[in-house]
Amino acid sequence: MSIPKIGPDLPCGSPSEHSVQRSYASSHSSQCVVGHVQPVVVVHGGGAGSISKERSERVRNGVTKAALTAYSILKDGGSAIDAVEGAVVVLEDDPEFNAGRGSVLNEDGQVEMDASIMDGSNLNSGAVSAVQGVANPIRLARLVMEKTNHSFLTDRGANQFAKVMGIPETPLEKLITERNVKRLKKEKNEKNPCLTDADKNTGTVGAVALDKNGNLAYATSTGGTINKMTGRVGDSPCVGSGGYADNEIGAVSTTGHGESIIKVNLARLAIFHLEQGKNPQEAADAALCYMKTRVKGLGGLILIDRSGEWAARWTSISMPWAAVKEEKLQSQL
Ligand SMILES: NC(=O)C[C@H](N)C(=O)O
Repeated sequence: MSIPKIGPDLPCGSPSEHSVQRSYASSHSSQCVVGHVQPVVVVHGGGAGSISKERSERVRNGVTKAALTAYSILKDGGSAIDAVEGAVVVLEDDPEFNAGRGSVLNEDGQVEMDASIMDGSNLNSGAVSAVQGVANPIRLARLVMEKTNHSFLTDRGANQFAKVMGIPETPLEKLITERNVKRLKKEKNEKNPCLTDADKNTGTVGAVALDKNGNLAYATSTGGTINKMTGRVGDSPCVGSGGYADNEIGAVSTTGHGESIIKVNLARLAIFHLEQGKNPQEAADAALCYMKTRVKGLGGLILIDRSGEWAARWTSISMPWAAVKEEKLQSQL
């Protein structure tokens, strides 16, 4: 089944659009009895422009592999936090996505990565920003959450912490892909480089999961935006913007134009709408519409509520996603 998106030109709140969304959400019911919860995972491969035919299969394979990896962790009794970390590691290792190995390059041709993770059972979170030479920033973010008294490490401190944790340094050449070298060159030659264009700043990855014990978690990881200033930090490592998870409400991971996402705290805004009684699709659309109308920002998000209802919604041209629930895999580019 294909899920309708809010096209960038559709007025937010268009009644016909919303009625389709609601009927999709209500057709997926699940129970929420602790100890008997059906595990659910949703992953995204970033708000994107149109994906070329040549890349489409690789992108679909990437998101489905990540979702299936996370689902098998959940089926084996693994936690939501293990599942979202596992999914994001798969996507960070895949050069098709703007995270880990496929990260876009900053104005100096360097890779600086941001990531965050949150455990909805206790609201603990961990984040890193502008981190270099690390293959899997999401693992480092989790270590910040579990091994320090802090929730966010940046730049030099994050790299030092990676060394202390025994994470081997990954040489820059391993993180830089030919595609991203070309993209940076193109962006630098552009007459009107437009960093606010969400469709150029694509490929961030994220996951949300609900485990058998009713725990929710999110993870988000990115190389940020092409040709960004050195030291620029986006929304992805910022809890409330790049994601949020609370067992009592839901879990969200976002993608899109970071500076817009930060302004509206997109993830927490979607969670707020869930708290107010909207279903996941309505909550996602309300948050994305607010960002679009209020600050002209485009993006997307994946969301699971505490009963396992989920939604994948976007205002960018596309947002590859995959989800598994009740053994059924769904995906869309
Ligand atoms: N593609 C993205 O989602 C980019 C990311 N949100 C950032 O602005 O850093």
